[in-house]
This record gives sequence, C-alpha cells and structure tokens, in this order.
Amino acid sequence: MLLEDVWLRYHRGGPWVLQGIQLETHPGEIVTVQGRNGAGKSTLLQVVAGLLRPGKGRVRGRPPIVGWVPERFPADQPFSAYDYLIAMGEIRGLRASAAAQAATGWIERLGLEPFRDVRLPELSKGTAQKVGLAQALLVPPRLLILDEPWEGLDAAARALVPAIVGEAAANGATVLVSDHRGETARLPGATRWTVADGSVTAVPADPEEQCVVEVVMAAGEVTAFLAHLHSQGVRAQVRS
Ligand SMILES: Nc1ncnc2c1ncn2[C@@H]1O[C@H](COP(=O)(O)OP(=O)(O)OP(=O)(O)O)[C@@H](O)[C@H]1O
Repeated sequence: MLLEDVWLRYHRGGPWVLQGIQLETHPGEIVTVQGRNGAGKSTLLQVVAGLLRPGKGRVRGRPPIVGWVPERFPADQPFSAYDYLIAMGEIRGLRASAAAQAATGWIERLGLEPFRDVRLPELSKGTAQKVGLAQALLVPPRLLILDEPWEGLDAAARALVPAIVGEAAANGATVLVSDHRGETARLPGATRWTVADGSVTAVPADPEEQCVVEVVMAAGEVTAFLAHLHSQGVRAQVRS
C-alpha cells in the first residue's frame, strides 16, 4: 500500500494536519505509529483505513478487508455484545453460522463470556474496547489498524494485543498500531512511524534488535527446547 503525497485538513482554510505524506507498507509488516497527543496519529490511521479522504494526494493498493479498531469504541448502540458481533460478521459477508462461530471464538479469547448478553451501553470502557477489538477480527483482515489498542484494557487483554498483532501479520496482514505511551515496545521488530508537525518519519525495523522473551513451559520440556533454541543461534537461559 502506498500513501502518495497525502495532505489532510479537517476544514477548508484550516491547518493541514498531514502535509505531503509519502509512505509505503507491505503485507506482513507491523508498523507502530508514535507521536505526542494531537500530533495526527489518529488522523493518519483514518486516512490509511479509508475513513478520511485526503484533501490532496491518494492512498493506493489498500487491501480489501480492513479491520479498524477505533481509539474509543462507539458503545451507544442498542445491541448485546454477542448480537452486535453477529451483525458485524454478517455485514462482513459471513453466513449466520460462521458469524456465530467467529463471535463466540473472540468472546472466549478476550474473556468476554460474562458480558455476552449485556447491552453495549452498559459495558465498562475496557470491556467495550474488547468488543471493538473483536469486531475487527471476525473476518481475518488484510489491513488491521489499531488506534491506541491498550487504552482501557485489563492486564490480561493488554497482554493479548501483541499476540493478535503477530498472528495477523503472520497471516499476511499489514498491521498499524498507534501508541502515545510506549506500549508498542511490546511489538519488537516493527517499523516505526513518528508523526510530528504534519510529517511522518519512517524508521524500518532493525533485524539486529535484541529483546527478551519470557516463556512459561512444562519443566520436562525445557532441556529439549533450550537445545533447539541454541541450534537456531538464540541465546537462552533458564530463570526460575
Ligand atoms: N474531527 C476533527 N475536526 C477538527 N480537527 C480535528 C478533528 N480530529 C482531530 N483534529 C485535530 O487534528 C489534529 C490531530 O489530531 P489526532 O486526533 O489525529 O492526533 P493524535 O496524535 O491521534 O492525538 P491523541 O494521541 O490525543 O489521540 C489535532 O490538532 C486535533 O485537534
């Protein structure tokens, strides 16, 4: 996907929030979008998602299935969490049975079972955010855009975000994740876009970047697992 000389302002005569943005993304790429409050991260993500039209320039090659997780899930809708997800699945072209299966799968994975039949306006912000996350993933997206996905989530759900992002990218999706709190440090190996003063600076992923991964596993499997890691050139040691 290509952003070609993209300019955006909200009102005629207003300030240009994005000024001549030139960027490229590839299938399987994870991009973190950083910048201070009000820098234009959400604006950029909405342009990439196709929710805002550039005033000048264009976005080319946007993948057909876009999963969009807004910063604030619009929970003022008269559905239960389950019915909403079913309806969203059907809107995306799933048959009723496939929509029910996808909705149930994400409800379980995100720990939403107790809220399955609760109406959206009655959900806490964090729980509503989870429904917002689930709706974007009902049909595997080719472009997944998460605007501050950690906001309001509980610890268990926060820990799931990197796994969800990694799985989408491994399936060939381009994934964009915005962040103003440094949470994207949980996404090693990502391309970094920094938004400031209407411009975006892109820093490609550093293949030599080092990070520490914690793995919990059965004690009996540790020796073989370490041997495998060492054979792959990975430094690994046991800490108990
Ligand atoms: N709907 C809108 N109408 C007018 N101006 C807007 C609108 N949405 C955003 N802006 C302005 O555009 C600029 C960029 O806002 P944006 O929400 O994209 O920043 P952000 O980096 O995502 O900020 P945050 O981290 O607070 O979410 C800000 O000056 C903001 O006030």
